[in-house]
Formats: sequence, C-alpha cells, structure tokens
Amino acid sequence: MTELYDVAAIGNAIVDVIAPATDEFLVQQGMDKGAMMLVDEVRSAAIYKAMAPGIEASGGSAANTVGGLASFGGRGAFLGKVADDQLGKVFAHDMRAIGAHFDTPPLLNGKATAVSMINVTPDGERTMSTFLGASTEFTSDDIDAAIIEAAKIVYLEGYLFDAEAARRAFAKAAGLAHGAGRMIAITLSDSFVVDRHREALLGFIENQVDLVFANASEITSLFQTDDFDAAVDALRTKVKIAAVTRSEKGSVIAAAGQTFEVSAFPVDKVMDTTGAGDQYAAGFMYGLATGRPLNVCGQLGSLAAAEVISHYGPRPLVSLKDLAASKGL
Ligand SMILES: OC[C@H]1O[C@H](O)[C@H](O)[C@@H]1O
Repeated sequence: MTELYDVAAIGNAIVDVIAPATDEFLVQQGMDKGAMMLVDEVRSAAIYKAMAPGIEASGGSAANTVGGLASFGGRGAFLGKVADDQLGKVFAHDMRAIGAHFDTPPLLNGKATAVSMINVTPDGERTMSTFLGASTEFTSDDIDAAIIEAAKIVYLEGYLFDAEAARRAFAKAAGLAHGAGRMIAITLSDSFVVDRHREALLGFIENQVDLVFANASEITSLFQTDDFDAAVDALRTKVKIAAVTRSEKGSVIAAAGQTFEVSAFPVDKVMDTTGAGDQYAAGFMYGLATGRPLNVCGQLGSLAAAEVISHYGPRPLVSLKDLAASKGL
C-alpha cells in the first residue's frame, strides 16, 4: 500500500489550560509536581477556578507530536476521541489546520471533550490534572485500517493504557500495522502510568513495539531500578530502537549494539516543559521517516523540544522545518 503518512498517532484528544503557578499552589492543591494526575469533571472545574489567568491550546501528547511532525513538513494523521462540543471543534480545527488528517467521529451525547489543567511553576516544570472525558470512549471501532496501513510509523500514547477499550484498540492497530510491514512506536508517557500498567506495557513492548520513547523516570520505573544505564540496556534487548530523554542532559539512543548520546539544544529560559517529550518524538520520527541517521533523528528531536519549552503551549510556535534548516539539519 502507498505510504500516505509518515506517522499515524493514536492518543487522548485533549485541550490544555496552561497557567503559571507557585510551588505552594501545587502543595495546597495536593498535586504531584511534574506528574499527570487523572481528575473527574468536578475536580477539574475546581482546579480551573483556582488557577491564575493563562492560555488555552489544543494538546494531547500524541496530537502534539503530530503537530510537531507537521511543522517539520511531515505528513501526519491523528486518531482520538473528542466530544461534539466547542472544545472538540477547536481541537479538530487545530489538527486539520496544521494539515494533519483527523476524522475520528466525535462522541455524541456523552462526556465532554477532555481537558488538562496544567500548572507551570517558575522553574518551567508542568504539573497536569487531566479530565479524560470523551477521550476514554475511543475504541477498536475507531481504528481506521486504511490510515494505519498507510503510515510508515504507527505511534501510540502510553496514557491510553489507563483505558481498557483503548488498549484493545492498540492491539488492533498493532496487528494491522505489522501486517502491513509498518513500524510501531510507543511513548511511555508518565512514570505513574508505567507504575500502574508495568506488566501490560512490558508485554506489549516485547511482542509488538519496534521503537520506544521514554524519559529517565519512566524507563527506570519500567524496570524498577535506579540505574539509568541498566534500564537502557534492559530496554535495548526488547526493541529495535530505544530513545530516552534526560531533560537538559539530552538523550540516549540505543539500537542494535549501537549507542548515541545526543546533547540538548541550549535554551535561554525554560518557560514551560509541556510537550517537550512530544516534540522530541516528533523530530525523531520525522528524521526516521525521512531516512536520517539515528543521531540526526535525536538532534531533530532535541531541537523541537528546545523550541517548545522556550514558550507556553505544547506545540511549536515557529516552523520547525525552517528552524532545522537554520541549524543545518
Ligand atoms: O505531553 C503533554 C500533553 O499531555 C497531556 O496529554 C496534555 O494535553 C499535554 O498537552
């Protein structure tokens, strides 16, 4: 089948509310700094009421990655569930406006579109309180085989492991992708997600996944060790490529007996780390889809991550294609 997309991504379709907050605010609200906590609609509204003025922007981890990919000039598709409400329309508009394919039918007469209340402390760290709403109604029926089979890379968001129906959808997508000879990638998303679903994630990775994205806390949680290098070595035995980010220390890419250490791009001031891992994955997969060597894939990832953390919001504000060209990438 013709490859119509570089990446087809499956994830939670979320709109973000992002505002500055103090560390004291996080303590008062009982939030785990740097984590993603699931909240119900009532709690979400209460957090919103307590937050400082901020911005609203389409988010969702895998959707942000498709946004970054499109900014590099890549061809992306996104599969995820919004409701038939105003935020759902905003999310769908933003996805299509960047040139990505998005046609998962919205949820009718059900829960509202997912929102994530994101509090950003002065050090740039983001703490997310997410009401999943309609996004948990994504099921196997929403897997469009024609899209999955036409993508070079099928990219799955680990956050979806919290929803049983979405996990079955993953399995269906993985079967279709492998049947069509496509690559399967997953992001581990959050160390608490890894903690909740360690065995299921490990099984899925071993049996289905070619490329894993993770950060240091996620990978050490996956293998229940404090030793970063040991965790990378454990992961490399299970997949073709492991791309592990380490904030300002850059990233480590492990593949077939080779290891590349890639530096982070310098940033004057870290404003908001929301979407850093998502944009790293965007750059990395854009590089992979366009045939770049693994270390260059890592550099493209680092560049996109540096851009997104230098401003509020989870998606790039400049053309990543132009930015990469200006750096000779
Ligand atoms: O990775 C950041 C994203 O995770 C959450 O899903 C938020 O929507 C945010 O945009």
